[in-house]
Amino acid sequence: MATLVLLRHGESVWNAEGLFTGWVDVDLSEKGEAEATNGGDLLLDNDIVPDVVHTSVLKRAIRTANIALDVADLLWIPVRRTWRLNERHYGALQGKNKAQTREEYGEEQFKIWRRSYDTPPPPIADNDPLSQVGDLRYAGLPSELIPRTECLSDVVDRMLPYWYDAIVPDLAAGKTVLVAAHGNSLRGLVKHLDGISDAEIAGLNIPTGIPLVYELDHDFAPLKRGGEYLDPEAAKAAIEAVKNQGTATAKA
Ligand SMILES: O=C(O)[C@@H](CO)OP(=O)(O)O
Repeated sequence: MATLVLLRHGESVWNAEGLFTGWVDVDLSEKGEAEATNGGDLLLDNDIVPDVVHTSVLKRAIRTANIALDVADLLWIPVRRTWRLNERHYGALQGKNKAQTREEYGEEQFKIWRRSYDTPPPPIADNDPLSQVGDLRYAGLPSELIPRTECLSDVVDRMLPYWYDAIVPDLAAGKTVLVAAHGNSLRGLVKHLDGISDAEIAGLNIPTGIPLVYELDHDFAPLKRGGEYLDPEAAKAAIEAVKNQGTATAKA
C-alpha cells in the first residue's frame, strides 16, 4: 500500500480577481498563503509525513508546497519539479476575466472552455505577452511541446508520462508522495486514478489548499474511490465556490 497526497495550490492573486490563469506564473494571495499554512497543519494533525514532493514549475504550487512543508518541518525532503504538472494552458483566455468571458460568449461556450474534456480555448499567439514561448523555464523543451492552448485531455496526455515515470516509482518504493499542483492538472490525475469518464469529469472540481489523500493498492489504484479530503466540510464549500467561478453566484 502507498499513500498519495494531492494538494492544489492556495488561492492565487488571479483566482481572487476572477481571471483565467493557466501557465501565467501568478503568486499566491494572502488568503492563499493562509490556505497553504492550513494545508500543512492538516498534514501535521493527521500524522501524514511526505517523503518526497513533486510540484509544477509555477510559483503558486511551489510556494504552497514550501509553506505547507515548512509548517510540518519537512522543508528538507527531496523535491522534483516538472512542467508536466503545470496548470492547463488556457490559451487566448489567459488573463481574461471569467465573468466577462461568460457574459461575452454565453454560458454554454464558457462551460465548454472551462470544463469540457476535449475542446480547448482558442490558442494564444506566440507574440502575446502572456504566451510562455520565450519563457526561460521552458528553454530546454522543443517549441512544439510548449502548449498554445490545452483541453483537459491534452493535460492528461502530457501529465501521465510523469505519473508513470517519476511518481509511481516513488510510490512503488513505499514513499508517501505529496503532489502540489493545480486545479486542472489534479483533475486529470484524479480522472485517471478514479477511472472517471470524459463526460463525468466536467462535474469534478478541486478546492485550493486542502490535502486530498489516496491510499493506493499494489497496482496503484485507489482503495477508496475519490480519496479523502483531510477537511471534508471545508472541501465541500470550496468545491462549490470553484464550480461557481464566473457566475452570478460567485462571490468575486
Ligand atoms: O484559471 C485557471 O487556470 C483555472 C484554475 O484557477 O481556472 P478554472 O478553475 O476556471 O479552470
